[in-house]
Amino acid sequence: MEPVIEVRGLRKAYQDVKAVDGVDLTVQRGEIFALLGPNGAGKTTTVEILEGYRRRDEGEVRVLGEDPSTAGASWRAKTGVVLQEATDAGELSVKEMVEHFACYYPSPRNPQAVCELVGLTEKWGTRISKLSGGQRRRLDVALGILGHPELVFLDEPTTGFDPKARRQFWDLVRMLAKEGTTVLLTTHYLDEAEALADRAAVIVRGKVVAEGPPSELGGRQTGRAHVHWLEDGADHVVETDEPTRIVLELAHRLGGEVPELSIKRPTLEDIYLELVGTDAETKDQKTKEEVAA
Ligand SMILES: Nc1ncnc2c1ncn2[C@@H]1O[C@H](COP(=O)(O)OP(=O)(O)OP(=O)(O)O)[C@@H](O)[C@H]1O
Repeated sequence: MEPVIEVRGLRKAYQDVKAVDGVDLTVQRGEIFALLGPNGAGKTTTVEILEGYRRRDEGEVRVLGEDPSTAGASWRAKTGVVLQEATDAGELSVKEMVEHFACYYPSPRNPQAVCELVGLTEKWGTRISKLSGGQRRRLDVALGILGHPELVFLDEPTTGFDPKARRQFWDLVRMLAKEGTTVLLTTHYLDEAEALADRAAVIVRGKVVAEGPPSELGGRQTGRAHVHWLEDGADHVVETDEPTRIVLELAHRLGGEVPELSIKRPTLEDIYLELVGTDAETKDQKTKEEVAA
């Protein structure tokens, strides 16, 4: 089966800033794929090229079997987009906005059902200008999935969501994926990537530096484990490739239960920070200032 997204050698520069510098990506149907990376890494530029909103300089791009830069209205109707910026405030109510947008699609979801999915039922008659930031973001998500898209682009979708709304949103994304919708998600929340993504790619300065299931990213699964325990009233920690052997030895030596035993592998955040390096943000800021100058 043809992948839903296939990208080879993608490049895009703004003046002398190489925003995307040779990206390869493949996303299969029904996958939730997360793009991770620091501010200015090139995620939004990549996603906008895939959405057909931005022209590339070089590279092969196929999305739902077509080149987004030339694809027409029927292709667009198969994609759903939730952009970073919230929907413009207006005098329209949620109902009016969602019903209005539904008219653009050949087979839209039921507007009221979509509002229920994103937790906006109580705001059905409320003017958009009166919604909170998080509620407005939910409206963005509602509009993004309204057209029953085969592929949804979610660019930092849960920014401004309270913890409960995030969990509800995660359930919604899982439901979409279960229905066969492919999801390309950019997020700065590593727990979100870990909870949702089948696979993730980390982009740093326009290049993919790691790719794989979040549990395996950057060699996480095979990363050295920290075994911690309490012995003779003191904390002990060893870093090891063989935690099972250490635990067996400890159990034998201590004659049974090992007090306060824990085994920790590197978290996704540990791996991510290692991959992006501590100077990524500083360098990015410099790049932006240079462009402005
Ligand atoms: N329209 C533009 N004109 C000039 N430079 C741009 C433009 N859009 C983005 N850039 C630059 O391209 C680089 C990549 O930006 P991009 O928005 O793709 O990053 P990002 O990974 O999405 O960042 P964030 O996490 O902050 O959203 C940055 O250095 C940015 O300053």
